[in-house]
Amino acid sequence: MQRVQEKIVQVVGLRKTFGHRAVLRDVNFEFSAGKIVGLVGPNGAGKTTIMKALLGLMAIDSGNVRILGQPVSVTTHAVVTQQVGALIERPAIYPFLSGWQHLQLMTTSVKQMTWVVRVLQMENYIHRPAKRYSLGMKQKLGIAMALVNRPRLVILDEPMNGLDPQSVKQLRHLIGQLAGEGTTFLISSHILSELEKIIDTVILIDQGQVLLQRTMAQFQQSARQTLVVRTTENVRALRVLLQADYPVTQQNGDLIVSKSVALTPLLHALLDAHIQILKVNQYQEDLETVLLRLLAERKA
Ligand SMILES: Nc1ncnc2c1ncn2[C@@H]1O[C@H](COP(=O)(O)OP(=O)(O)OP(=O)(O)O)[C@@H](O)[C@H]1O
Repeated sequence: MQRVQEKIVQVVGLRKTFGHRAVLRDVNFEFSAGKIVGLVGPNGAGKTTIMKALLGLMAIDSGNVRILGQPVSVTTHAVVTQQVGALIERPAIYPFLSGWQHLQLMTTSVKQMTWVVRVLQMENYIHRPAKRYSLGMKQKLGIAMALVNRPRLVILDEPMNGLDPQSVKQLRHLIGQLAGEGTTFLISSHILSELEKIIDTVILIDQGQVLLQRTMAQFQQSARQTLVVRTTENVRALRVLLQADYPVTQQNGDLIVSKSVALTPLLHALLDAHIQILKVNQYQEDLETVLLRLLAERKA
């Protein structure tokens, strides 16, 4: 018998208003354990509000949230304290405590503290008072506090904020490694080029609603291909390709074919017309381009 994949997060009919402003409007999504899920969307879309509701940090108007099948609300959050690690907005940091003392607030396991300090390469400053930390060091401490207990679910709101490129890379490796060992991640970020390197599922939020939830594999299938061709005779090449019904335009000395087409017949059409080809590049839309296109299509 096939094992049913465990749903680690289930959100049904989530609504939240601040005053008269509906900030979450019937939000529904769920995902299974072991996934790395990206929560993306424009500023003010409702991502942080969703994360706070998931953690039982904020009262909601209606709907329900379950983590590992257990309900979560502002009054019921045992599963959150036992199974979830989170960094929402900025880490709460006491200026006169060291990084190490912050970790001691989270766990009594020296082994786990040593592990997290090592994997996030915080050895040089972990015993200094946190008031002397830079923005990036504080951010790493916040991430360390979210991870130190090795929770089943980790919720990170803009974790790359303030991190240098090397730290971003380290964090990416660490997330991948922990996910391989079964940890589930829900990560919001505006740095889509980074996010797309690690996530396997994307949830797009716009105006307090889930616009779409897709796996990255589904995304890649729907991403448009663009072909860029340069020849010695672009004007004639353009005519040849248009005559052969290719959707082609000319831009900055290149011919742009903005649809997935088979490469070989297109090149044959040019070679048969004795046109010399200087370069051919194939591009696939990245996550950012696809999401911006989807958001623009929605507004149109
Ligand atoms: N405590 C609050 N009181 C009133 N309005 C709020 C409160 N918290 C959030 N909002 C509003 O709710 C909306 C969603 O905010 P939220 O922080 O969830 O967005 P977000 O998607 O995380 O945005 P960003 O990408 O800018 O972080 C925004 O319009 C925000 O102004």
